[in-house]
Amino acid sequence: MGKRIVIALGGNALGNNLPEQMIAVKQTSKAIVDLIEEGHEVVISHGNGPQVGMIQKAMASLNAVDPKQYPIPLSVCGAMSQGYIGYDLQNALREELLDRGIHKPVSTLITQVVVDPEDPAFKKPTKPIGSFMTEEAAKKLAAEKGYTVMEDAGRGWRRVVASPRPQHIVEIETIRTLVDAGQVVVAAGGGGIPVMETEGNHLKGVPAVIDKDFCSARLAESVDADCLIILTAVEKVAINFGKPNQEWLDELTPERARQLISEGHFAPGSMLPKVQAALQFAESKPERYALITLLEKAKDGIAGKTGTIIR
Ligand SMILES: Nc1ncnc2c1ncn2[C@@H]1O[C@H](COP(=O)(O)OP(=O)(O)O)[C@@H](O)[C@H]1O
Ligand SMILES: NC(=O)OP(=O)(O)O
Repeated sequence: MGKRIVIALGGNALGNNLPEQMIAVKQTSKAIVDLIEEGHEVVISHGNGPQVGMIQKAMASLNAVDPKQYPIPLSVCGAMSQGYIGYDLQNALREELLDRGIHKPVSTLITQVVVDPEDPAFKKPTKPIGSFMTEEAAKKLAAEKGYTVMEDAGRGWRRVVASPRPQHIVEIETIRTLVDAGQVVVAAGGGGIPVMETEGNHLKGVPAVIDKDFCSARLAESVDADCLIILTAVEKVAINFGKPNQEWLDELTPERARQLISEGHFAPGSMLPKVQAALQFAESKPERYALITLLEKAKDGIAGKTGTIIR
């Protein structure tokens, strides 16, 4: 029977730049349409770390050329990243659906997510954005621009920004209406545009980037999904990752996941938020489960043939 699935797309589903994204979304759409073809309802979310960093850099350089230009806030860069990624994704999905004779409307929803202005994350930036740099280049950038920079899970240095937890998806009723109507919707891209509630009804953009895995868990709970699939660059979650005694995991109970988290098996900023998000969703109702696997293995994963299941 068809399930309602929230699919969270990682960096490898989108590539790191414009030409890479155009190619990557074609493969991504095939994996997603495989699930639609099997009768599942899907809501798609995605990351935006490289893209929001690229957009912010471009906007800052505009400002450097013409100081009269009003500086573009990071929240607006987040909105631009949703539009730009959604544009490519919805077109690739539309084409793949039509090629297989499936008539289903596809849209991207600009999605805002309320965060707590008192979230401790504002005092300690942890979310890597933009491209990788050498340590030397990163420290130079930090000194010039006042940015915080950090080594990102053994892959190089990047700028880091605040990443508050998502509290509430503002456009959730629209997302539910679209999925209930059998439509395909790309929503909460880049973890959503972080906003805070102010006096009256005004929502104010916040300079931050929400983690897309945490937001996807919140989205999956809010649309009452059966399953959250986090698609990334590894087929399974491992313990002792990258060490000679590395062991791939097929299934994790919440208790075991918590134990492995406390033992430090999952790198912060890469696998840790995925396991935490999967755990949050799997624990939200007994029948719900989360799956972490490779993009190309989504169909096998949902059939129970691969990936790491958290339930
Ligand atoms: N314990 C672990 N098991 C599997 N992969 C891990 C683990 N710890 C860190 N990783 C790394 O985390 C990566 C996924 O994180 P990341 O690349 O940030 O995700 P995203 O797909 O959302 O862009 C994997 O490709 C792998 O290199
Ligand atoms: N917003 C976000 O989590 O992006 P990445 O998955 O690209 O880091």
